[in-house]
Amino acid sequence: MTVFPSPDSLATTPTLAVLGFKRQLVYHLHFWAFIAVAPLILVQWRQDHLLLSSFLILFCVNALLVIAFLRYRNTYFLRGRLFPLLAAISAVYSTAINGHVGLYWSYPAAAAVFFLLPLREAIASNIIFVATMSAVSFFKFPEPDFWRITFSLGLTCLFAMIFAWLVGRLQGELTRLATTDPLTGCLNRSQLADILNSQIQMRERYERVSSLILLDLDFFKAINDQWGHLAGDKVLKEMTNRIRKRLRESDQLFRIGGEEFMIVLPETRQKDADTLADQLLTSISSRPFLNNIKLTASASVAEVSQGETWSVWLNRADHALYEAKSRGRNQVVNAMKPRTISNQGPIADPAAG
Ligand SMILES: Nc1nc2c(ncn2[C@@H]2O[C@H](COP(=O)(O)OP(=O)(O)OP(=O)(O)O)[C@@H](O)[C@H]2O)c(=O)[nH]1
Repeated sequence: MTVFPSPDSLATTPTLAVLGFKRQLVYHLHFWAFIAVAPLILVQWRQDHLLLSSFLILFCVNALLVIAFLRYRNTYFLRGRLFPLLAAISAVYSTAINGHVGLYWSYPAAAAVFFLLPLREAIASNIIFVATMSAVSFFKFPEPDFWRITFSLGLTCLFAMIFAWLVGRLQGELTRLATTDPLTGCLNRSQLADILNSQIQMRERYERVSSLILLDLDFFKAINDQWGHLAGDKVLKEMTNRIRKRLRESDQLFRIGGEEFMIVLPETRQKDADTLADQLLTSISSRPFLNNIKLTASASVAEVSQGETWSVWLNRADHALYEAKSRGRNQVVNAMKPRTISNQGPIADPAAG
């Protein structure tokens, strides 16, 4: 089920911004389709086209339900499946009984489908729609009209498909740019809360335990000072590649600060995350970067605990990383359990501001 963000608040992440855009699109298409189609119910009723009138009533009821669900529940009623179905049935049937008067409605219906359904589904349903409209036109209109209708409707679908496809690609590209760090290609902080929260939900609902690793290069400032910022950038890129080689597909790598990285490890216990963190530090310290820059890193490991928020989880890892630095760097420190850490004094919740 698609859950859209509330329209009253500004999007706080790129993903929410895209969902907000889709919400507006779905909302406006159903609203204006309702305004356009509702009067036709009466028109067709008066002409004794009761079946067509009934289809149009169903179409309008569906439009109202979609609007109401979006407004009051922030969900997409039946994922918009009824719109193309009812629009296609109404347009085909109306063309069959009313001729050109019905045909004109098939153009906006075909175009709208590309903005309401996923692209593949929209293509499949429009191929069926154009084929059915062609068949009806073949029997209903003279042959030259049949060809004109088939080509013009096909062309409308093609243009709408290209436009919807390009908008979808643009959305994907903008989301990628907004969620990743341009230097290393790692995820940036924009998704951090969402991804940690999803791991917490897995822990709460299914007892699936995740861990996170914080990893920070040691004395990176000295690298910049000695070799220059450009060399520092190359080191960061090479380090990202070394980390990636050790990760699983499901692990997620974030760059959360200049030379600080976070790795989220789904379904991984503290002990296994600790082993991985050790291996990562070895892969950093064992071989020089750019052939002659020697580096070490410090790391911390924290398994998610029952009932903690993402910020407390991250804060525990942060404390442990600080500990690794103060113990002399180039080592892994395991985060303490929440109760142990709270005995040492209150921890500020970064999410609380
Ligand atoms: N080249 C490069 N340097 C960066 C980037 N982002 C942050 N830095 C540098 O990273 C350095 C971080 O310095 P510090 O925070 O003092 O940390 P450190 O020198 O690694 O020391 P410890 O973390 O305490 O071991 C600073 O010199 C930043 O300018 C970046 O994108 N590229």
